[in-house]
Amino acid sequence: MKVGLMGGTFDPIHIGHLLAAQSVCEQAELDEIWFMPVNVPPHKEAAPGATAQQRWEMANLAVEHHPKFRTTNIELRRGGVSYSIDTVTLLRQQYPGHHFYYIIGADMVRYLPKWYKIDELIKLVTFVGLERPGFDSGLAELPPAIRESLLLVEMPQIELSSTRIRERRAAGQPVRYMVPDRVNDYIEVNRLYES
Ligand SMILES: Nc1ncnc2c1ncn2[C@@H]1O[C@H](COP(=O)(O)OP(=O)(O)OP(=O)(O)O)[C@@H](O)[C@H]1O
Ligand SMILES: O=C(O)c1ccc[n+]([C@@H]2O[C@H](COP(=O)([O-])O)[C@@H](O)[C@H]2O)c1
Repeated sequence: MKVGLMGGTFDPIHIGHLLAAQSVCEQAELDEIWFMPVNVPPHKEAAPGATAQQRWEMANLAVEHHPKFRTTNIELRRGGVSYSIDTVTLLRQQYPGHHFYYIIGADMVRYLPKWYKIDELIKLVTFVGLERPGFDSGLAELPPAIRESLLLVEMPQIELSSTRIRERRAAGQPVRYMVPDRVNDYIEVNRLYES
């Protein structure tokens, strides 16, 4: 079984994440994509937003009708900082027959050398980088071992981030169509990201 891991803060999950996952699923011919909300992200400040439970519930609402999309709370359950090497090591023990693909956005590719124990990690997963046409994702500067283990996939560009969604909510602007309908309803009912 070929499984794509889509890790992220998902605060909230949005259509950029879903379209990225769909593009990878098709082009890399994966069987499933597992959306995996982080507990504490390793390399970025946690923004004041939804709780871990709310991020988890929104991720579940976003994938519920897709035949190949799943969620895993492996990082939320483990607690602490969510280093990918720890997660992937555990997943490989639990699912010895699976091959894991770790999906990262175009903006993340250049930072791969800074990931914790990256030399070990590239032996355990295939990284899939989303290409952004006309955007220098820093491929040329990557160490050869990382560059050679990276699969590149194209996707229709969606200029959207969770930060942008939180900002719009704080300014009283709608986020409908930037997130799946059920996630939009959840955000409104729980009054998330209001100033
Ligand atoms: N619009 C997008 N198109 C493609 N990939 C994306 C997009 N937004 C985020 N990603 C990728 O999805 C993964 C998870 O991202 P994350 O949850 O941090 O979302 P984000 O929108 O970048 O959040 P924030 O604005 O809070 O930093 C990362 O690999 C990121 O590069
Ligand atoms: O393990 C690491 O060193 C590492 C460094 C940066 C990011 N990651 C993972 O990459 C995913 C996307 O990260 P982020 O910061 O965009 O939410 C998330 O699942 C992180 O745990 C992992």
